[in-house]
Amino acid sequence: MVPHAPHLLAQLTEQGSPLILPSTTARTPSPFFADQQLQTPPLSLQQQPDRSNNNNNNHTTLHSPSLNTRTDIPLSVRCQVRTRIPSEFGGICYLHLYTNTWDDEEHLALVYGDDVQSASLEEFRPGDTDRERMLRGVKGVAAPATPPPPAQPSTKTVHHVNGHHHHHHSQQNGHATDGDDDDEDPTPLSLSTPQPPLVRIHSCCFTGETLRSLRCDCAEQLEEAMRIMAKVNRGVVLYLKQEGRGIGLRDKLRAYNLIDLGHDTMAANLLLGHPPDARSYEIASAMLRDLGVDRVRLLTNNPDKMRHLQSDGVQVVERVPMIPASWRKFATEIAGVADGNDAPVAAIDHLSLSASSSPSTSPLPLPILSANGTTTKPSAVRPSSPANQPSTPAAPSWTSSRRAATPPRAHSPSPLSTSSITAVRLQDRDEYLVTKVQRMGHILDIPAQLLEAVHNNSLAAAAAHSASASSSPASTTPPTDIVSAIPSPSEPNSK
Ligand SMILES: Nc1nc2c(ncn2[C@@H]2O[C@H](COP(=O)(O)OP(=O)(O)OP(=O)(O)O)[C@@H](O)[C@H]2O)c(=O)[nH]1
Repeated sequence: MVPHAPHLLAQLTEQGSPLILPSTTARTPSPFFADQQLQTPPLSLQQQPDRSNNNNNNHTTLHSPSLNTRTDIPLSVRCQVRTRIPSEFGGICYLHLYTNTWDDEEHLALVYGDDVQSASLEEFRPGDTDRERMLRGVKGVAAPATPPPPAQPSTKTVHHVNGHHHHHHSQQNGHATDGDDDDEDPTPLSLSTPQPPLVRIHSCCFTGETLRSLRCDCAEQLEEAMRIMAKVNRGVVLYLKQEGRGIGLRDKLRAYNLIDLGHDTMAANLLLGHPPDARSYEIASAMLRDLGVDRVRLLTNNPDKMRHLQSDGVQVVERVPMIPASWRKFATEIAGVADGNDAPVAAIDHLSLSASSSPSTSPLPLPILSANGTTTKPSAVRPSSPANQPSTPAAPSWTSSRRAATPPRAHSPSPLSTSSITAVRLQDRDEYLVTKVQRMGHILDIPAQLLEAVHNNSLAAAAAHSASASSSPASTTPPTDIVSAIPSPSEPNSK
């Protein structure tokens, strides 16, 4: 049962949508540190943050098979290995693999640049040898075979503030903060560095990253983050094993089947008995602290992530937006097509202006929006020639199982003009992104063309539903107002 939305679920089930219980997966407790004893305790978050003011986040991790969190014990993270990964996205990153006391997942950090390093990786462990430290990926393993004496100067300290272990470097902005003038061993987190590093918190997505699914934009976001950080050779991508916004792969796939019946991603999660977003970020915050990063420039459109980090004591000094590649390209692609220039394939596919070259990425045909507001079946379009854009009204048969989107919410107007394009097809990924913006408070402008397509899609689906409802009262088609039964999340607090 979703703790924060029982009334919504009641509404949904009253309207004929069965509440589907989440699949449960028995997990064995984390074998955290079973193989070794700590010489010093790892960095910890010893208190659960109070998020009582966060309407969007009163989730429980109990629903999540991928987060077998054990909140009765303090959260500790430990970097077990670090290695160099040259990537085709550019540059070299250092992949850090973490274990923790809360779940049995191996969460990852991709670190660009030399100014960030893991305290728990570097610290000496019982029985540490040069070989062990080399295998672990400790930098410059000219380390003594025995742990250094306690008096040896350290560039980093861990101390406990308000129930949290905080990890600090000895200097900030070139000035020593602890009165220790010993600069013989300058900390790698160069405190002459003007800005906190870019950080991306990414949740894994098997379908997007491995299968290159077009239902979401996860892969492109990961790649984009890696490209940006490689370019400036600085930054951290945290790669968290919380598939499907924390509900696990199995239920994410079940959610997809609900989406194909006409629900949006948020309603699908609720119908499966999950919160809209079941993720948590305490482990991410602890990993950042272990890396010595307590101020970040966060690459995200998701205000939830900012709130979570802040409440865990990681200061988000700036939000850097992630514009979906397919949306970012709108202007140039439209211009390219209009001018008859070579437009990127993806552009042509996205805009359905090319000849029938683009296979449908949806199990069902999606509506094509014409400039005059009419819709038609995609197969009827002669995309290579905008002059041939069809104007026949939509037949209801293909819309009957598409969802009825909520009316578009006003967003800052796109600089693009709809006059430059005559038709836009709403694809699976667009619907996913629009849902994130309209239903889940993500901070992103929807291109005007897509907004119009969403609106028309909504109208067409509503018409189709009422037609099918009058002809077949026992229809299993989800009610068109099911999405509107779920209130919109609070307005994004744009920065
Ligand atoms: N439940 C559910 N999860 C999905 C669906 N599509 C993608 N996901 C998951 O959503 C997550 C996307 O997370 P992120 O990459 O952190 O992006 P985000 O939370 O949208 O926020 P940004 O930081 O703005 O990108 C991944 O774990 C995907 O597996 C879906 O339809 N349903």
